[in-house]
Parts: sequence; structure tokens; C-alpha cells
Amino acid sequence: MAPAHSNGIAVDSIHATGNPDTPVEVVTDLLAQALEAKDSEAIKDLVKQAHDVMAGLDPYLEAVSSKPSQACSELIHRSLTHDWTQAFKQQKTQFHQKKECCAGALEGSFLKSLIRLTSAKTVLEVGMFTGTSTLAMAEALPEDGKVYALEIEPYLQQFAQPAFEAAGLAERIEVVLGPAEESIKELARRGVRFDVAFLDADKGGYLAYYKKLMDLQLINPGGIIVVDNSLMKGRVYAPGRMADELADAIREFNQFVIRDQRVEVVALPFRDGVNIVQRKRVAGDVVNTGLHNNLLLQRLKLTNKVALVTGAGQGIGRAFAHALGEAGASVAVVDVNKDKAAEVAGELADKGIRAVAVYADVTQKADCKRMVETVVQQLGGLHIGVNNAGINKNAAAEDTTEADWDLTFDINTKGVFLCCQEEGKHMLAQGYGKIINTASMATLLVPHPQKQIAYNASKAAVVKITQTLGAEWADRGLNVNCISPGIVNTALIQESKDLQPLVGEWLTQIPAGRLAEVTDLQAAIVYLASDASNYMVGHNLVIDGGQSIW
Ligand SMILES: C[S@@+](CC[C@H](N)C(=O)[O-])C[C@H]1O[C@@H](n2cnc3c(N)ncnc32)[C@H](O)[C@@H]1O
Repeated sequence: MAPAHSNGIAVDSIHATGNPDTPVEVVTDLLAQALEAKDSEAIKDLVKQAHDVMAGLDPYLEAVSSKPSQACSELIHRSLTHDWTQAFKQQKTQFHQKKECCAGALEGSFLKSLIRLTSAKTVLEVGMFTGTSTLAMAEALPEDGKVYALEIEPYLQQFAQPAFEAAGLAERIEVVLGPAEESIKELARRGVRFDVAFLDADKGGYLAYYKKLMDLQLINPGGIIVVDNSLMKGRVYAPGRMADELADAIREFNQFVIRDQRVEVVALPFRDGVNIVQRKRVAGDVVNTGLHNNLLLQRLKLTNKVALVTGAGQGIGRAFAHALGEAGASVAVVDVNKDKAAEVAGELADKGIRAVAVYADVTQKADCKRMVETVVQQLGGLHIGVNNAGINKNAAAEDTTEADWDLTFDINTKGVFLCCQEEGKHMLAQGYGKIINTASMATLLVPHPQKQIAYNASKAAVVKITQTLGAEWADRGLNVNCISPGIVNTALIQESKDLQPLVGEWLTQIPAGRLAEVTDLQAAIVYLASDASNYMVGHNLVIDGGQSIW
């Protein structure tokens, strides 16, 4: 069904089926029939049917979409019930603001989804009004994210700010007062760049805002510009008889964007029309386009990969399991403690990560073999093996018992080797695999004042196992590397009466001035598990706050 007005933009509808297929097409069809009908009752009936389809649309969309937060609902309510005419008469606002300016709950939820979909951290809202969308977007951001909300009316900042504070999100929102074009230039001068920009201020200004965002490279790669009111009540394609500056401005804007060779745009008939504009991928060599057309961060994705992590019931292993799962892998949480493994597998499943708990004592060859078989059977393969299970029995060299020495080497060294061996057999057969062993900063220095000879020696062997396997298997599709964390602030330290008093002294040995958190190690495991590290062979990646170089 060809649109009635294309307004100079070439339109080649792929939906010219002739059969009404969407609510808009159904209504168009009903009204077309009404236009042809002679009988007034028939006309009334057709118009009523058309009315019901349209009148029910937004309420239905709201009913089947997630509800806004309490804070957003309250702010929307305040925005819709505020006396804007009175505020204008009392010269609190420069312009006669209207409650209709508030984009509302559904659009707020839409923006919230876009923020999450793009993993946005920095957002620009051009035209804040009472901040309802601002708040919704801030809710979707990580704690260190920020919405820069541009607004010309100081009164609106006073209106919105208490709601931002009550919601505990004031830190994530910076209201920038003044004409938007100036504010954009000021933010550009400050070096701020955006993952998502939402254009929703004066329509005559859209083109200038868009040009600034594009020409000054203010949108990060992969980022989007979301344009509100891109249909201007339908008047952009079905003009009324009166002069219409707003529709003219949007029409000119839409035409500029569709002709802009730098971008791709999709126009959605959502609310008053929302366009999503994104920079095109460039052509060129692999550095330009990214390897296999992947942006760098995409190369870290572990989609369709299966990982196992030993010692994943707590501490570093648990953090590794989460990191690999977040990057897209299915994860086998392996531990000698079944309950802890099940607990972590449950945490992953709650996040939507495909996970299973697997029991294995890594000192037992049969267990390591069964572990790999179980993972392959339950998760459909094995591509990433993280051999992390380990212990540390602190004792002076002269007091170290043979039993403790053997146990430490059984778990930390033989266990790592047995896991590598079983994982390696499967991976060599498939010609692909990533093995990452947990070594330690203790492979580079002698940690002190605590005494831990068995641990130090066992971990030094892990580095040599890693180097040897890395070299042996490098040309058969496998990468074997290890990570050497510094002193990590885990329950093992927090709950140890012997180790807790040493923290102060350790801090004097660490240039970073703090212990490592398990989260400090998570990006490294994803990097080593991904194809971004394909040329990394037998490497010992040290993450120790600088302790080993001091
Ligand atoms: C449609 S409302 C914004 C609605 C809001 N984004 C929402 O989602 O609820 C437009 C806002 O843009 C502001 N505005 C208009 N012209 C502006 C300009 N030149 N610079 C900054 N803000 C402007 C208005 O004061 C008004 O609050």
C-alpha cells in the first residue's frame, strides 16, 4: 500500500500487499471503505471500527509493557497535573509549556530499553521538560553513567531536581541550562561524548543539533541518535491547510537525515514518530572495519562458546564464571563443594546465563575426565577451560609438612595439569580452544611477610605448565595462557585471623595502594577467552596493582 504523500523522498514500500496487515493499514482500509460507502449507518460503523483500533493502541501498548518505576510514575503524574498556564502567567517559564510535552511512560520505557540495548554509559537529552524520560534513562544506566539533560527553562530544573534526588539518581543526571546548541558545544569542549542522544527540544533546532552531534563526532561508535516527534502528528506527510512551521522543520530534518550518506535511519510510527539514526559502518581494511566487521568490543563476545571454570564456587572463580557468562558463554561452574557450585550456577541462571553446576575434585584424573565429558554432554561442547581451583597453606619453609606440600601441589599444580590435559584432548580434536590457568603474582616475587613456600612453588609450576602447553598446542588452534593476580580481597583473606593483620603491610607494597578486587580480573579472563587474544601464547598476565614491579 503506497503512502499518500512521500514529500519528495523516494518511497518503495515492500508492504504493498493490498491486505491490511497492521493497525495503521487496518484503519486506513476501514476509512477507505467509509469514504466509498453510501449508507450513513455503514459509514458510522466503519468509522467506529477504525476509531476503536486507534483508540485502543496506546493503552494496550502500555498495558503489555513493563510499568515505569514508582519515581517515574510520580513525576509523570506531577507533570500532567501541574498548572503550566499559571506558571507561564507568573513568568516562571519563558514559554507556555504544556503537559503534552511530557513523553510519558511508554516512551520512557522505550528509551530505557535502548539504553540497555546499546550498553550506553553517556546519554544526551536535548529538551528535558520535567525530566520523566531523563529519570527513566538514568535508571537504565550503570552507576557511573550519566544523562546530560539540556533545558532552556530554569524552572523545569527546579521542578525535576527533587525527583532526581528522591530517586537517588541525582549523581547520574546533569542538567545543563541554556539554549541547547550552546550547551552541546560546551559539552563538546568538555570532551563529553554520547552513546545515545535523544532529540526532543524545539523542532526548528533539530537540524542544528544533529549537525553538531555528527560533525563534531559527539556520538561514540555504535551509538545512536533518537529523534522524537519525527511524524509531527502525521503532518509531515499529510500537511494541513494552515502554515505549519513545526511540520516543515521536521520534514526538512527527516529529508536531510535520509540523504546524509554517513548514517542509516529507521523511522518508527511509535507515539509521535521516533527515528533511530546510526552511523554507517565504514569500508576499508580490517583496521578500519574491524576484524570480520566486528567492532573491537564485539570481538570480546563469547556467544555460542562453552566455558568451564574450576573453583568457581566462590571468590575469583565465581567472578570469572560471571564474566564469561556476561560475555555470552554458557558456563559450567565446577567446584569440589557441590552446594557452592549450585549456588553460583543459580546466580548465573538468574541473569539469563546458561549454566550448570559440576562436581569435580581436580586432584583426581577420573574427575577431570568426567568433568569435561559432563560439560560437553550438558552444554554441547567445550571451548574455554579456566583452571582456577587452588589453595594456599601458609607455613614457614621449615614447618611446612609433607602433607601440606603434597596437597598444595596436588590441587594447584597437578590439578591444573590434569584439567589442561583433559580439556586439551577435547580441544585438540576440535582444533580450537582457550585455556586459562590461575597462577599468581607469587611467581614473580616472594610475597611477605606471610610464609607460603608450597604455594609459591606450585604456582611457579603453573606458569611453566602454561608456557609449555602454550607452545606445544599453539599451532593446533589452542591458546594456553595464565593470569597472575596480586593479593585479592576475597573471603579467604577477610575471614582469616592470621592474614587480616597483614593487610596494612601489604598495602605499603602495592603501588596501587589497595588490594585487588575480583572484579579487577574479570576483563582479563574475557580477553584471554576470546578471539581477541588469538596471538597470545603461554603468557602470564600479571594483574597485581604493580606489586611485582616495586
Ligand atoms: C517536548 S519537551 C521535552 C520532553 C522530554 N524530553 C520528555 O521526554 O518528557 C521540549 C523541551 O525542550 C525545551 N527547549 C525548547 N527549546 C530549547 C532550546 N533551544 N534549548 C534547550 N531546551 C529547549 C523546552 O523548554 C521543553 O522543556
